[in-house]
Amino acid sequence: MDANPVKGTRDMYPEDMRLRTWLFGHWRKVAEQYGFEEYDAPVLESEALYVRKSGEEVTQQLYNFEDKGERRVALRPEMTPSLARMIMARRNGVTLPVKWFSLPQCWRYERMTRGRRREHYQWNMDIWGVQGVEAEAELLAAVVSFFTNIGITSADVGMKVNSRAALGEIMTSLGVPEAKHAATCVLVDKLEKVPLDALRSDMAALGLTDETVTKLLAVMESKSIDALEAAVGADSAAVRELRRLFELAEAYGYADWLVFDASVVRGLAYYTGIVFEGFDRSGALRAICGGGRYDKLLESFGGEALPACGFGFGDAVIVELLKDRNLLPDTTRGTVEALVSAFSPELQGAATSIAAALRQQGRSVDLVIESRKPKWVFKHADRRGARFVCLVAPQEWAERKVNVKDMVTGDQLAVQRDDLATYIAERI
Ligand SMILES: Nc1ccc(Br)nc1
Repeated sequence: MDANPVKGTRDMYPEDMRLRTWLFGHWRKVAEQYGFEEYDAPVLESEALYVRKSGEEVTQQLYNFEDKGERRVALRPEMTPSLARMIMARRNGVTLPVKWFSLPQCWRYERMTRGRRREHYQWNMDIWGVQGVEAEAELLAAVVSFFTNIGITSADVGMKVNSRAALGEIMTSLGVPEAKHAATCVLVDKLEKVPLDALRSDMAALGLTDETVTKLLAVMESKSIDALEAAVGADSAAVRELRRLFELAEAYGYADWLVFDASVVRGLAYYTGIVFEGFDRSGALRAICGGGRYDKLLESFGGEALPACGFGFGDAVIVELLKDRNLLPDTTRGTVEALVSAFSPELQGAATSIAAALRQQGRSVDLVIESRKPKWVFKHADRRGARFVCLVAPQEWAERKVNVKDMVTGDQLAVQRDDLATYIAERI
């Protein structure tokens, strides 16, 4: 039997789970601070949710198969389509605006050429039913709050912001039909990563001439919103939205985190407006998080139009960033509060009653189940990070006392059994 997990997947041992619980805890804390409600959906979805034919990596790397009922299904590569499906399913039953969050595990079947993972956890925050960029401003505020809470500053990380709507205005002026705008953005996003000639067939399929692509790329080099406005024209709705977003950022107090970057398009076909991504200013890492507006996704599922925007925040790059900044929490030990052990087998019952009493008072207790010598017990307390070691020994137990050692202060004394819970509660 191969003891390793399936290729591209990870086992989470206790020390790994402590880091994941820490990260999820910060994500949840911000989501709740911003009044978002948690939702979830099955990891297994109909493959049809992801068939978008826009050349996106996420749809070309589906972890898909046919189940025993001959259904075409897939492990979700992202959460947004599941959310859209849930909104559509309850269309008139949800109160707008919807502000929901989730911490799903998402999957891709990437050829292991680059030894990359095939699953990750991705914090999702979405707002449905708000047309204005106030929604994007609130989402960006949540991302900044998260970074700030874990010790990351705007000197470490920025949020690149752009508008696909501006690109759309330019594509229209260049004669690119609207039906091809999404796929063109996906292609342009790939241009950042692969050489132009590798995408020529995609460009030809979209009817994009070299000249069109060259013009698009030139506009994407605009160094300011004013420069973008010069390219798209003074009455651009997209430019107005960008300016409004930066005004709101000033009001929130996180404008120093934002960087206008006309080259950001993101790789998902369904974005229609503002797009953004978190980046590390040292340039060492891939995008930390990303998101944007996707007003047409519900229509693409056959539902009525409903404005929406959101972001995804994966669990991989952020850990690399925290490592680089020496901001990872110490997760070598857990947080068990007390270790209880019997000095000899005949005192095991007494030790069990001590552990039960402490647990009833809400304490976390690791009860040493087989009788162990004190040397092992104290070493184990150190391994577990236990604050108090409670040893039930014959002499003291004869007076209904328990030997307690505080592993932080070093205090060691015999405490009446009935006072033990209070003794610990006063010091924990
Ligand atoms: N979409 C997606 C899924 C899984 C991983 Br790992 N990365 C991206």
